[in-house]
Amino acid sequence: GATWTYTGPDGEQHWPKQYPFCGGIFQSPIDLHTHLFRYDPTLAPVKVWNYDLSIQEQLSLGNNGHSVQLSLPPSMHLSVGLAHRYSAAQLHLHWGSPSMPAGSEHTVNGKQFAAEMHIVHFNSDKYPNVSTAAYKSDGLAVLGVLIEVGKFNPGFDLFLKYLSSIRYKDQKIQVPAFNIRNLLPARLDEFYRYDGSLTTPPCYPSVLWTVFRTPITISHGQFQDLASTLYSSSVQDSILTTLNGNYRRPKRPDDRVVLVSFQD
Ligand SMILES: NS(=O)(=O)c1cc(-c2ccccc2)cc(-c2ccccc2)c1
Ligand SMILES: [Zn+2]
Repeated sequence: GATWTYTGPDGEQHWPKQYPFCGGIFQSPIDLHTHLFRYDPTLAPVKVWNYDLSIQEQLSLGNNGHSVQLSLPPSMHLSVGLAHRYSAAQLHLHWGSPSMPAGSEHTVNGKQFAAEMHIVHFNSDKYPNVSTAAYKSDGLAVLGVLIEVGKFNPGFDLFLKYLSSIRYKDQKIQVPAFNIRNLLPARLDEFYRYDGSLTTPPCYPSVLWTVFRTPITISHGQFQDLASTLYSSSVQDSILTTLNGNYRRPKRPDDRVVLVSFQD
């Protein structure tokens, strides 16, 4: 497909020319700020099923030139307290740069976090796979986990330690599966919920976003590994470009409300 980047001539302000939805409505991310919030007592805690993958399973870990992506089996699924089952497809990350450890996509009252993890699920009651679901208004449910620099995170290390094997675009390896629940914050009952889009081209407005209130932490060293190991260039490229700063800036909320599951 066409090339798109986060800065320069193919940067996000140019995305709508090749990907019209990127200039459309219900775009993500947004700044999750207090006066958009509406407390919704009916928001049920997010329940994750079969996240405790067996070490016998193997997952594909790849560098797609825009992020590091871990494939996930559809046996993992969500019930977001809604009518449909959402099965897992992949998880990936967005992060800042070694000198600027601020690279989350969603911000909270203007605060940007060091990084953000997205676990992409698709409505498997209605659609056969994630690609078909991606452009349907009820197609996707993405879990967003905000990431701060702090205590070392053993869960994250289970895939961060392989980054040096996928330095270049389109490289991928098989890694032993692990308990994906360990990548989530302790509390799954406190979250922001709103209707939005893919944060990368083609920006389909097809995502039910659930961003957990509590950030998780990774250590400074883990952040530096994430922000300095990968290239967006392929192995044959003569110029090596480090892959970082891969986050879209917050978009206008338009007249959207952010439902929150907590009152404080
Ligand atoms: N940021 S996101 O969660 O909205 C998202 C990012 C990317 C993405 C794409 C390229 C490079 C890196 C990240 C792909 C998807 C996706 C969702 C459903 C089906 C297919 C793709 C979703
Ligand atoms: Zn993402």
